[in-house]
Amino acid sequence: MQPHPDDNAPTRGTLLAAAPTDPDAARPERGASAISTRGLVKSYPGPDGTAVEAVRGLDLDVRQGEAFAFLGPNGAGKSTTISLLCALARPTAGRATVAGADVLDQPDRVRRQVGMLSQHSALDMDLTAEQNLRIHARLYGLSRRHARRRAAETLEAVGLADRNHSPVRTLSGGMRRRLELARGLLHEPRILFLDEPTTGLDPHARTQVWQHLRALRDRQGITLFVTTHYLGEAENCDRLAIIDGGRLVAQGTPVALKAAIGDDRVVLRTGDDQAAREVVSKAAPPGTTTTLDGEGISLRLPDGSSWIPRLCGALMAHGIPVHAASATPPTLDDVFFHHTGRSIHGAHPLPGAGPVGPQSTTTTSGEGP
Ligand SMILES: Nc1ncnc2c1ncn2[C@@H]1O[C@H](COP(=O)(O)OP(=O)(O)OP(=O)(O)O)[C@@H](O)[C@H]1O
Repeated sequence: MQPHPDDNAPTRGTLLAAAPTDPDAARPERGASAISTRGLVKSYPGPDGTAVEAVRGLDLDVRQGEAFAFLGPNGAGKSTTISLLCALARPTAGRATVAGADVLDQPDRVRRQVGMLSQHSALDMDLTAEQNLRIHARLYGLSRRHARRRAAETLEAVGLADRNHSPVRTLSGGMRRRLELARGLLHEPRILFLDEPTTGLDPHARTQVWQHLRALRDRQGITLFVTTHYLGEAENCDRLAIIDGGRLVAQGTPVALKAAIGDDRVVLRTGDDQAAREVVSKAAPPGTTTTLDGEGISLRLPDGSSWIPRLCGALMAHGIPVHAASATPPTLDDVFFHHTGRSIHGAHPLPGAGPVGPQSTTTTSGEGP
């Protein structure tokens, strides 16, 4: 890791510090500020002399010991933000403090406090798990003894102690990801940045990666700053932020962000959705918007499940068969849609991959007369 990488090419490799520990740094209190940005801006030179504003005036606050999810569509500015916060790229404007150090004035100190797990693997497939870690630790300044000790400790922390002598090519995808996590932990960072740490893994491997991440947070108070396309994972974080077009459009706990959306989403599939829409519009409270799409008729109502019998009754009274009816409390996808105008799944098609977290849906179905 070079201390001053090319500003216009954010480094996506795993970040390790030039020195294993920061003598200036006392262990921070859980709940103290881990990341704080004000008006953070990053512009890149674009085509024909224009500028690409990847990050536009970000005000972000993350507390020590939090698991913080950072969501956004492709090209929203997530990786650029991580590069700025890891002092791998210089902000065009604004300030950012990471683990108590200023990214502009104290970039080396920032780099000593953060670890990074990028989207791209840089493991040597022919070396063993332990050799990978020891070489990496030695490359970045740990003594031989310290490197051996940290390799053993971090392998233990990610549940790979029994695979220490296995060549990387013999490890599963999930194990390799955990090995990369171990590598990001070698220098005992306070804050771990993880850029899509579970993309491409099967649900079991994703769950395992998260078990180890949570253990790191719970036992060592490490702050986790995670980009993910899996809303079930974001759901399990303490707080999350949504970035779109370089701007922060929402920030809060999953519960608060969903509560801010308000009403449940009621969806009805009938034998004649066009006619049913008129009936439903009349039966619903005045001013309720109904939409008709491939899913059927949908509308937002408070306590949606209590409305289903009433709406179905009205439809059946008009001789319209009801094939299915569901009421769903606001989901993080609704939150994402509300703030970005698109579904995260549409933004990131993930064939065959579902979220790890629970989905809460009430469904009633039945045939009409
Ligand atoms: N080195 C660069 N030079 C010019 N433009 C860049 C550079 N890096 C990123 N960008 C642009 O900045 C914007 C934000 O990119 P960034 O990679 O931060 O988004 P992202 O949210 O991480 O996307 P993804 O989810 O696809 O990884 C995009 O328009 C991208 O094309």
